[in-house]
Amino acid sequence: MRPPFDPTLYLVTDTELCSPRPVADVVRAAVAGGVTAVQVRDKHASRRDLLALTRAVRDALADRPDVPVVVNDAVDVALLAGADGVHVGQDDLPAVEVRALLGPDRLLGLSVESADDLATALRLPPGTVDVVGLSPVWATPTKPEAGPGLGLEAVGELVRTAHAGGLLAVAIGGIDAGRAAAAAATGVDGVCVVSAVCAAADPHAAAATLRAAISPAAAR
Ligand SMILES: Cc1ncc(COP(=O)(O)OP(=O)(O)O)c(N)n1
Ligand SMILES: Cc1nc(C(=O)O)sc1CCOP(=O)(O)O
Ligand SMILES: [Mg+2]
Repeated sequence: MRPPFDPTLYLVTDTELCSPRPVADVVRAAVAGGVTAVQVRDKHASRRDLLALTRAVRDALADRPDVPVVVNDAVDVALLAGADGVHVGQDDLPAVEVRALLGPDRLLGLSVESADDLATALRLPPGTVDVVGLSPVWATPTKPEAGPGLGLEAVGELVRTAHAGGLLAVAIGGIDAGRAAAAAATGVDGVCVVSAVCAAADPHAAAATLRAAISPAAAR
C-alpha cells in the first residue's frame, strides 16, 4: 500500500538556495510552517551525497511520518534511504521501469510538460504513476531550461484530464506567495515550490504564508 500523500504544499529542495543553512533545517522549519510533502532535489550532488542528504531530511522529519519524503530522479537512492517515493521527468528512467524497481508500496511522480506527455502517462499500466507534476506553470529562474510557462488555463485543462484518468496533479514552476492562490485555483491537488521557501530568510513563515494563500480556511 502507498503511504498517504497530501501534496497541498509540496516543497522541492535546492541545496544552494538553502545554503548556508542545512537543507534538513530548512525542511524542518518549512514543515512546521505548513509544508505537507517534501522532494529532495540536488542536481549537483553525487549519488552518495544525495543518499546522505535524503537520510538527513528523513531524520529531521522522524517525528512527522505524515509528511512523505520523495527523491528526485534517483530510484536507487530512494530505495536505500527508505524514502516514500521518487519523482522522475520525461528524460529520466521510464516510469514503468522505475515502478518495477520501487514496488507497489512507494509513490511515483512523473513530470508532464504537455497534453501529449499526459496522454502517454494515462496509457501506462494502472498504478504505475500516482501524481503528475505539471511543469512549468510559469518560467522560473530556478530552472531556466524548463522554458516558457504553460499558463493557468492550460494547467487547468491538464488537471481535469489527469483527474479523469485517476491521477493526482501538482503544479510547479514560478509559484510564490503572490501566485500560489491562482495556481491552486486551477484545481491542482497541490502546489510545488523551490525558491519561495528555500531562498526565504524565514522558511517557516514563508511556508505559512503559502499555506494561507492556498487554503485560507485550513490555515486559520
Ligand atoms: C513535482 C515535480 N514536478 C516536476 C518536476 C520536474 O522534474 P524533471 O522534469 O525530472 O526535472 P528535474 O527536477 O529532474 O530537474 C519535479 N522535480 N517535481
Ligand atoms: C524543479 C523544477 N522543475 C520544473 C519544471 O518545469 O520541470 S520548474 C522547477 C523549479 C521550480 O522552482 P521555483 O519554485 O523556484 O520556481
Ligand atoms: Mg528529473
